[in-house]
Amino acid sequence: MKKLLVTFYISVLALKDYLYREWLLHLPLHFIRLYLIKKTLYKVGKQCFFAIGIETRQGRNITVGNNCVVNKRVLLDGRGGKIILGNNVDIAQEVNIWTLSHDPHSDYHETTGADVIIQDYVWIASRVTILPGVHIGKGAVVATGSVVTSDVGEMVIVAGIPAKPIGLRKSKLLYTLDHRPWFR
Ligand SMILES: CC(=O)SCCNC(=O)CCNC(=O)[C@H](O)C(C)(C)COP(=O)(O)OP(=O)(O)OC[C@H]1O[C@@H](n2cnc3c(N)ncnc32)[C@H](O)[C@@H]1OP(=O)(O)O
Ligand SMILES: O=C(O)C1=N[C@H](C(=O)O)CCC1
Repeated sequence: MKKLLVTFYISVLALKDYLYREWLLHLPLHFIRLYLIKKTLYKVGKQCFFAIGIETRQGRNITVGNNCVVNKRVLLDGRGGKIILGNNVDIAQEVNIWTLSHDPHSDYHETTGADVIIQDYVWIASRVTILPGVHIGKGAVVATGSVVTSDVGEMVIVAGIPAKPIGLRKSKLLYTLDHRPWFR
């Protein structure tokens, strides 16, 4: 009987998670998504935008600063450590940010985890993957399709797999992101 109750409880939690991720975070009204995301994450700053279909894991490890844009189908995985986004961070579509991994050499497929820190004015272009433990410095840019395996310095533009510097960003970073469309 006890086993049955535990199974039932786990199923209810899984259903709740599914409804949240696959239905509620796909609602076209941003204010509803923002309300739910604010309840899930540790902290969300002012004037942020979360597009349709983002996925968060262990949201209490995730902090988002002011004026951030998190685009469609972005995954923020807080299971292995903290994810900290500064202010004016722009994350394009289908970016995956991981704090959890496995030790490939472990006999028991053990997990490893580390924080990911992304500082102010970083722009992460579409379909980038960021691995656990990476710190990305203020104003840096990660080009589309890159896999970021190590730290990125301030104002450095990186690209490729693994991401390597391809240049320096010349912008004076005078902008404030305020991108909050209704249906996106
Ligand atoms: C408004 C929006 O929706 S934004 C989100 C959607 N758009 C995107 O995701 C596209 C974003 N754009 C990128 O990612 C671009 O790669 C940028 C803007 C980062 C390129 O930055 P730039 O400094 O202009 O780089 P530039 O084009 O001069 O290329 C420099 C070198 O890096 C290489 N490079 C540029 N981008 C990439 C990339 N994504 N992957 C691998 N190599 C790259 C170039 O081939 C070039 O190599 P070469 O010197 O051997 O010829
Ligand atoms: O219209 C869009 O799409 C935008 N995408 C940016 C991005 O993905 O970096 C943010 C601002 C507008």
